[in-house]
Amino acid sequence: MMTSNFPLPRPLRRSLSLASARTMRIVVLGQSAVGKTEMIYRHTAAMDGEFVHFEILDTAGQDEDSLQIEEKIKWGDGFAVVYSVTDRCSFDEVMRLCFLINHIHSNARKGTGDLPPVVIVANKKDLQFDRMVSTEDGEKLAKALKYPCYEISTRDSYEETAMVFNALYYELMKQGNLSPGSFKKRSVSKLMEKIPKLYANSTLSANGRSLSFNSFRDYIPE
Ligand SMILES: Nc1nc2c(ncn2[C@@H]2O[C@H](COP(=O)(O)OP(=O)(O)OP(=O)(O)O)[C@@H](O)[C@H]2O)c(=O)[nH]1
Repeated sequence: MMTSNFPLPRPLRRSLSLASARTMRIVVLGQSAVGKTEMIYRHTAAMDGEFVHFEILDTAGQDEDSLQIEEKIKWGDGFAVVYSVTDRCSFDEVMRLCFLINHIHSNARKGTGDLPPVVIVANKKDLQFDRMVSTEDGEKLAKALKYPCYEISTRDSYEETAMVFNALYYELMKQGNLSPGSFKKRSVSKLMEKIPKLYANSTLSANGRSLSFNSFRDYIPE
């Protein structure tokens, strides 16, 4: 089901400890130019009364070889498969990427255990006049694959992007074997050290644009 009003995390309780925060690794996949880079940063949110660090890793469209993509897929706990509503080819690629994720993880887990959570992200919904993939087509595909789908604009809304990550966390929790208390605690991956951490009120000037994070003031630590 296409959904756009997933509940935002509750305001941060000051007593929460960042040191004991859990980490969820998310890999963003999709064809070139669908907007993956716009989703990349480190994000910390208060989820169900506990801090969760999200480490978010991009894949580089067509420029990456299959071994690199496989390594990244193995690394991830959850996956955002992105297409652009203005690009039919990127939509056609979604199914292949979902199968690839499941194939790699079922091999790694030798057929045991749950497959990792995946959400489908229909990006660039602000470009209504250039639209080539309807909301209904997105919903049909998501239903067939049994994954949640979010139609967003990374350009217009940081909150919508954050919802995607939060949804993946809840999907992981739903699998049952990872209660909030037992979630893996990890140090920050080497892979992530190059990725900047964005703080409340900070701005990002990539692509010559500035994004304001004021609305997340209460969720991101000093
Ligand atoms: N209008 C609009 N443009 C967007 C949106 N998201 C990304 N873009 C633009 O789309 C172009 C491609 O975005 P990227 O983030 O570089 O795409 P990518 O998927 O990382 O591409 P590769 O690095 O080639 O894999 C850029 O010019 C972005 O500014 C959006 O939600 N709306």
